[in-house]
Amino acid sequence: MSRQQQLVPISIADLEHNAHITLALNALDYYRSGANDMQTLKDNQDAFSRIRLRPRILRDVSKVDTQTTLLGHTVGSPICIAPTAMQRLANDAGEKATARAAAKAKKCMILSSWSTTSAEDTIEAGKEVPEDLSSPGLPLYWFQLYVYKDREVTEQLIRRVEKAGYKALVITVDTPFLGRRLADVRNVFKLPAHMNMANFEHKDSKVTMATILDENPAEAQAESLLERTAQNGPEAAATGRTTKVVRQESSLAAYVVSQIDPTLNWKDIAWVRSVTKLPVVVKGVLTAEDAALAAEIGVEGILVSNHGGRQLDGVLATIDALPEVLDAVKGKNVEVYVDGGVRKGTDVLKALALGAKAVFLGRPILWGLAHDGEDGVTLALNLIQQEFELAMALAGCCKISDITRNHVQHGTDARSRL
Ligand SMILES: Cc1cc2nc3c(=O)[nH]c(=O)nc-3n(C[C@H](O)[C@H](O)[C@H](O)COP(=O)(O)O)c2cc1C
Ligand SMILES: CC(C)CC(=O)C(=O)O
Repeated sequence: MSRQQQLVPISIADLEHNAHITLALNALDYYRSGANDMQTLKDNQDAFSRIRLRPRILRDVSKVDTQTTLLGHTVGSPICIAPTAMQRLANDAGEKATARAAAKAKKCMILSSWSTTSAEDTIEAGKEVPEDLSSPGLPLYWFQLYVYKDREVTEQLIRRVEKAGYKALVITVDTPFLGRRLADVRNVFKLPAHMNMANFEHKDSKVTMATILDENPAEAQAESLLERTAQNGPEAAATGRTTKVVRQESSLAAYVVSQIDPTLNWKDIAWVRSVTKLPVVVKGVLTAEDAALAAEIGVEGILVSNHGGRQLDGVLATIDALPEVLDAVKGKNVEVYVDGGVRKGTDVLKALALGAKAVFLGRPILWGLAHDGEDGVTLALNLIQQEFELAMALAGCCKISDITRNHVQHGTDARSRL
């Protein structure tokens, strides 16, 4: 059996392939896993393939413009960056690298509450990138909020991100408990000792990270596939670690139990709205019923998400849930976005054709980071951006408002118009 080769990446799939070879198993498994049987994780991507495109022809597509607005801010494209925790596991520059790549591409980035770089340092890194005046639009930073049991901790975090310049709060509502990701349990997931949840690093912070910090770094960091292959031959590399299943629950799940408030309900969303002037987006809506409640409470945005298949396994693929959410808020002043399984330019086109205002990418950004830090994230963003521009042109669309529901249908039956 030959050792797996890294590819010169020309697609998100290539970046993922490379990350599978280079990342340490502890990080790779944390990033790639879904919950339980990972049905929903798979379906997020499969569902895009079930949707077919209906291109229009002869429309002068010599110039394609992807500019759009998100909650009143102009950005270069509807392709955005979803919040993913602990980015320094992929590359030491972590969230700073992502913020700089977002700035260069004039894209929207959502920073995770559980970043390994503080909210202030992350946005500063983005602001250091010289402004590109050649086209309109600016980078945009939003902050993803986990509501802590301790509301004082939550409110302090809100004050900090308001001051730092984040333009919206994205409240994650699908994680009262952490989904069961088997690989993290097997690997006894730990955050290496030189990293931390940087938004809570102050010594007087009431947030304890004891469950996830690695007290024995030499042991817990399983090697990358490359290292495992070199040491043990391809068979050992394929099987990975086989020893030490010592816990039934991952350290991350234990952390969530200790800190995150499982009593979270609609009143808390109203509470967050009452303590900030920032617009609020709820992340994790999958049904028309909840979309209607969110609109009633007055949130500014809904992110249709199943957390990348990492929470409740067996839920609908997000692109399948999107139409009912859109229908439920029709005529209301709410922007609707989607994440989950977006890997190609045609996926972006399909999501926008169904009515999403923007799409967010989770894992592709991590694969880019793992490949080459800031340049790797830039590459990931550019690859999908170029694919999207080509898909728009081939479908006869010059600008975002040209993309309509008539550009998609379900499956191959011409009567299955969406
Ligand atoms: C490694 C990883 C960490 C994540 N961390 C967070 C997080 O801290 N907060 C959050 O709201 N969502 C988090 N998510 C979910 C993403 O925001 C997003 O919903 C999902 O990754 C989109 O699916 P995709 O990875 O297929 O693009 C995480 C996802 C991954 C893969
Ligand atoms: C540590 C986790 C709660 C962050 C997260 O949302 C995830 O891993 O999916």
